[in-house]
This record gives sequence, C-alpha cells and structure tokens, in this order.
Amino acid sequence: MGQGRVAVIGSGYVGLTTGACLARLGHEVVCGDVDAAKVELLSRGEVPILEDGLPELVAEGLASGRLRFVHGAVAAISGADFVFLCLPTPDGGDGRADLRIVHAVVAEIGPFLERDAVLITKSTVPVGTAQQITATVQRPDVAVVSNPEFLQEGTAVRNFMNPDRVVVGSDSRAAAEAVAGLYDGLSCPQVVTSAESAELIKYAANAFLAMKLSFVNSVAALAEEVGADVGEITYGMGMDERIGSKFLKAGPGWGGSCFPKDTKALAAIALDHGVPFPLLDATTLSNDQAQDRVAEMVRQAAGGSVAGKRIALWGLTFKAGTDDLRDSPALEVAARLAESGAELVGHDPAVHRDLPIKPGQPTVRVVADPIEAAEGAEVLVVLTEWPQFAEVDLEVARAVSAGDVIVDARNLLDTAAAVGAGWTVVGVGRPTVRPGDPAGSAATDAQLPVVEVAGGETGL
Ligand SMILES: NC(=O)C1=CN([C@@H]2O[C@H](COP(=O)(O)OP(=O)(O)OC[C@H]3O[C@@H](n4cnc5c(N)ncnc54)[C@H](O)[C@@H]3O)[C@@H](O)[C@H]2O)C=CC1
Ligand SMILES: O=C(O)[C@H]1O[C@H](OP(=O)(O)OP(=O)(O)OC[C@H]2O[C@@H](n3ccc(=O)[nH]c3=O)[C@H](O)[C@@H]2O)[C@H](O)[C@@H](O)[C@@H]1O
Repeated sequence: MGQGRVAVIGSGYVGLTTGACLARLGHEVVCGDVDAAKVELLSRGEVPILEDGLPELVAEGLASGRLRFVHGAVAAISGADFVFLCLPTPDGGDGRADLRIVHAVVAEIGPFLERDAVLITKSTVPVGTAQQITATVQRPDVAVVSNPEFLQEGTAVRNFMNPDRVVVGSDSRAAAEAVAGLYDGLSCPQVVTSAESAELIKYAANAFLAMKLSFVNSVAALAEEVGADVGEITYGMGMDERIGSKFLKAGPGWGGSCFPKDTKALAAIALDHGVPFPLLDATTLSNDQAQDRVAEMVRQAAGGSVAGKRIALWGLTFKAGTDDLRDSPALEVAARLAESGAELVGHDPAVHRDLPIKPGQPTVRVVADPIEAAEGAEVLVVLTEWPQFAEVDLEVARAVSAGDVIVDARNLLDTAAAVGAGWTVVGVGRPTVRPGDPAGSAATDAQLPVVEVAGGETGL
C-alpha cells in the first residue's frame, strides 16, 4: 500500500471522514481546521456531526496516535507528503463555485509545503482549478492532484471504505498513482485521468443523479394527474438494468449541500465554455417545481389556504440519517408555507433547536416528539424519510390533530394504517387515499408483486 504522512485541511463532513478513514487504513493523519472550537472538540474525541460509525473511527484514530487535530492549515502540513483540501466550495451567488477559501488556503500553505509534497483537491472544484492551484503554488516540486469525493452524508464512512471507484487526475501520472496508492487497502477500481477529467467526473456524476431525481419527480407529477402510482412506475423502470433501481424515489425535491450548488456550477461551467447544456437548468427548475407542488398539496389539504393555520412538519433535514440542514427540501417547502402565513411546528430526530427558515423569515418551532408536533395541526406533512415516523401511532396523532390530512411527501407511512386511523393520505405521485376507500396502490417497492413466468427457449 502507498504510504506517507497525510494532512487534511478542513474537518467537516468530507475532511473528518477522510482523515478518520485514512487513519484506519494505516496512514498517519493530521487534520487542520480554522475553527478552534471544533479542533478542541475533535481532539477530545467528540464528533460534532451525525455520521454513522464516525465517532468510533475518530476514537480509534486518536487512541492509536495515527489521527491528530490541530488549529490551522499551516500547522497541519508540517511533515506531510500528501495534503488533502476538504474545504467549502459554496455557490458564489451566480451559480459559479466560490473558490475563495480554497485559493486563500493554497496561498497560505504554499510556501510551507514539504519538498515534493502532493496537493490534492478533494473539495468539489470547477474544471481548471488544479491548473490554477499549480500557478498559485509556484513550486515545481509540488504536484497537484484532483481526487473528488463521492460519499453520501449519513453513510459517509461506509461509502469511503467501500467506494464504487476512486478517481485521481493529474498532469503528473506519478503523483496521481501515489495518491491512488493511499487507497490500496480498499477493494475498488482506481480511475487515473487528467485533472480536468477528474474535476468533471465529479460534477457530471452529481448533476446526473440530480437529473435522475428531477425526472422521477416530474413522472410523479404526471402520475398524480393520470391516476398512476410512481412507486409502480419506478419499480417497472428500475428493472431495466440500463436504468437501475437506485435513486428513483420521488419526494419533495432533492437537496443537500451539494446537488443544488453542483448542478448550478456545472451549468455555469458549460455556459462559460459556450456549450449549451439545457438539461442542467431544467433539472434545477424541475426541482423548484417539485417543492412548489408539495407546498401546494399542503395548501389544498388545508382547504385552499394555510394562512394562520398550524402545520406540522415531520422531518427537517435534507434526508434521513444526517443532521445536515443545508439546502434541505423540507426547509424549502417550509419557506413556501411560511410565506403563505402558516404557523410551523416541526419535529426531526436530529434537530433540537427552533430554526429560522431563511434570514428574515419566521422560525419553525421545533419540538421533541412527533405527536407533540401534530397537536392542533390542520395538516401533517412528512418531509424527511426518517424510519421513526413510520413507527408513530397514527391513531394518537389523529386524536391530537385539528385536521385529518397527511401529506406524505416521502411516501413513507403505511397508508392502510393511516387510513384506518381516520387520515386522508396525499402522497407524491400516487392517488390520494381516504377513509372508506380501498387501501389503493400504496405498495412500496418491496411489496410489489412480480409474476415469474418460465422463459421459453427462443434460441436467440
Ligand atoms: N458533504 C458532502 O457530502 C460532500 C461534500 N463534498 C465537497 O467537499 C467539500 C467540503 O464539503 P463539506 O465537508 O460538506 O464542508 P463542511 O462545511 O462540512 O466542512 C468544511 C470545513 O472546512 C473548514 N474551513 C473553512 N475555512 C478553512 C480554512 N481557511 N482553513 C482550514 N479549515 C477551514 C470549516 O471550519 C469546516 O470544518 C465541498 O467542496 C463539497 O462540495 C464532496 C462530496 C461529499
Ligand atoms: O457531492 C456530494 O456532496 C454528494 O452528494 C450526494 O450525496 P448527499 O448530498 O449526501 O445526499 P444523497 O443521498 O445523494 O441525497 C440527495 C438528495 O436527494 C434526495 N433523494 C435521494 C434518492 C432518491 O431516490 N430520492 C431522493 O429524493 C435525498 O432525499 C436528498 O434530498 C451524492 O449522492 C454523493 O455521491 C456526493 O458525494
């Protein structure tokens, strides 16, 4: 396995996972972050984000001495052969990625990098960033490698340790292969490319996944109009191996810290290079529409207007299994309801404080229990697919609510049980089910029947 001392700059979702996992793979890792309070917490083994398995790995790394946390980037790179940049690259406001933090850190550490160190962008950065960094560093002995990260929040450790692939791209094949060598303990293909290709692989992968979800959410909108069920449709579509069954769940739009910004950033890259790429704008537009549609479902469920009405929100994070609220579709829907005058009470297993939806807007009052959120609510809305919500006693929820409609924007709940408890259930992309109706086609993917037919021998 490739060996070397590793510095990781930025100890957020990506940097902390990278540092802890590389330490598990046997490397000596020093993580540097500008946030002194975070460094202090991490040095004590306290992990400030919800990420399955990460506290255990951090504790293991600290105990073995292979993982350390220091304040600042320069302090982290002393003695490092490999320096990973895991810094924020947010939307700069016009869709383009804002690289100010990346460039500032590169300028800060450039003169202090060890001789022959390799500088690696793990942050998602636009095409040409490796070239720009090379120009900023002005060190012929220092190679720059793009090594994009594909982990998903909530399953970050598992994804890092069992990746579909590791991508490394650079002008220097030797440097790219040395970085790939750090992952030799993992059994996965290693893809060695140019820096430009590696940078684009990351954006293309994220935008493609976002496009897939936008497509499904538009199919869901159509299904609602024609009386079809998106669960049945995606089940049938997903059996085609060229399409695949993953990432086909309709919902309240997609979000998170990366899909929205990366889809816009790729659109900006295409625009800047004079390449028409209309699918990307359509992907974002369709997502806005999906969020609008869920807000409209809630308005209809409230009798045409939510003004002055209490609405219960089950789920606030951008998906289950994470505490991340960045670009959460749940908060996008909440913002639309707040603009229409709704009073919002929310519950989320990973959120323990009231939330300002957006600057200048009212807050979601956050309570500790889903039943408490339902108390006095005119409409109950499921916005995040936490499995805990499927366990709630819907009869009790119905008894404390002021209304009788659930908008299940994740198609999560047991519709038959909900209807049995007196609820009308409005799902995404499927027919509404009311008490007295047959339970309808509320089957989940797992429940759908497949009739196996013995294949004939055609000789083809
Ligand atoms: N969150 C995710 O699931 C994934 C994110 N990415 C990409 O990885 C990059 C980082 O994302 P996250 O880890 O989510 O961000 P984050 O916001 O969770 O973490 C960034 C960290 O960098 C630190 N930092 C900021 N300025 C600094 C400086 N000047 N010196 C040292 N540390 C500094 C912050 O204090 C923070 O701890 C972004 O480019 C993102 O697009 C890629 C794959 C997955
Ligand atoms: O670059 C990144 O930051 C990461 O972005 C996503 O990972 P993540 O943001 O953690 O979240 P996902 O699991 O991809 O979910 C994104 C959004 O799509 C939604 N989603 C996902 C899957 C699905 O079938 N339906 C659906 O609505 C989720 O609820 C969520 O709002 C990518 O999946 C990662 O590969 C990538 O590394």
